[in-house]
Amino acid sequence: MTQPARGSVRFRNVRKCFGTFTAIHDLDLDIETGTLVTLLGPSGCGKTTTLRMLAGLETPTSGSIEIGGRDVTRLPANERDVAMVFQSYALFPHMSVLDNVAYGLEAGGQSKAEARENADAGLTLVGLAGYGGRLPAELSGGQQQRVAVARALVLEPQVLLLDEPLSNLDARLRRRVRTEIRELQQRLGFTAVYVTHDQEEALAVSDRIVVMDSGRIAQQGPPRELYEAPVSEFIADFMGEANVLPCQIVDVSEGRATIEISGFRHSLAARAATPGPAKLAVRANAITLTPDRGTPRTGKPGPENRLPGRVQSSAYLGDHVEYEVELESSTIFVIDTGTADPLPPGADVSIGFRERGIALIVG
Ligand SMILES: Nc1ncnc2c1ncn2[C@@H]1O[C@H](COP(=O)(O)OP(=O)(O)OP(=O)(O)O)[C@@H](O)[C@H]1O
Repeated sequence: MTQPARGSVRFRNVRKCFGTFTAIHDLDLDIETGTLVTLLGPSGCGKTTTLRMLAGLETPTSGSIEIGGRDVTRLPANERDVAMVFQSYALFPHMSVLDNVAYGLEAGGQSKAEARENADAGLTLVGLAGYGGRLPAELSGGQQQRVAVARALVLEPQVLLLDEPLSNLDARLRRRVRTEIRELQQRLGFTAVYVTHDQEEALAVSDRIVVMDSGRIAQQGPPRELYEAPVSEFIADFMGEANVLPCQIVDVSEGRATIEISGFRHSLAARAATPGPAKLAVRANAITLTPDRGTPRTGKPGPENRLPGRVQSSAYLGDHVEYEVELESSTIFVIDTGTADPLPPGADVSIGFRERGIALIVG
């Protein structure tokens, strides 16, 4: 049998109770070496508890955790060979940036000179060469978080743990720092476990996303799979605002399904569908709206694949328009990026679906 690689992570049957409350239910999770895996989910779903158990800051009630093939379940945090980046940066304010990064190295037994040399290399790695002499307060939020990343990386941990590392940064900086973290992770090839409640951030940085719901894994897979093939309404909604419409699967052949909603038919790629009632998850940006300028609805059949609707509200947001559109059986949310003139409330429209961004929920 081959030895598990350095940096691999394995949760087996891990349960965590706080008193009588079970925060994590029998978690099984494998993380491959060199990948960035995101734990994603709404507040209270158990992401931080999972990360803290991996870090050694919480002890599982039962089950086991392995890092690089070694059982670490009962090991204290400082013997686990992991390093953590917190949302608060947690830098020592009275110490220089260089000393902050060197601190863990010295504590780990390196001489002052050696620790400073390695810390200097760490700062260069995160693009902060020359900033070592400053105090943390003399850096921007984004730079401080890069110092925190450097401080963790110089320890050369088997696994880097990141707990909502961007939540103290403003939106623009968040985008930049997340790209930097991902580039660094891919360039150096370390394993990273990243906690966030922001699905866009998860989609942007991850090799795999693990979506959690009430202490359980709701779905895991590559970003695109979760976005394009959600197994439940919860995932469809969580991975990007989706409209969930009841539909009828009327035909299945060669990996495609034909569905019917209020008499309108549409064909889409579908893996494990069988005829019968189902739900269709439709991304807000996968819907096309066409103004229906007084064309009589009766007598002639409407254009293929289109559903009649009426605009309930519209909001112009610069690069796109958001609509609420009333259909026969429900109200849907639509994002239209191509409209020059927003359609006013009350306008009759017909609705179509794009090929991408719609998925059958068969789970
Ligand atoms: N020390 C504790 N004592 C009691 N309950 C706890 C403790 N820590 C966490 N919990 C509970 O366990 C559940 C999971 O918490 P956890 O912090 O892991 O969620 P989370 O997904 O990280 O949420 P958030 O995004 O809000 O940080 C929550 O219901 C929380 O209230």
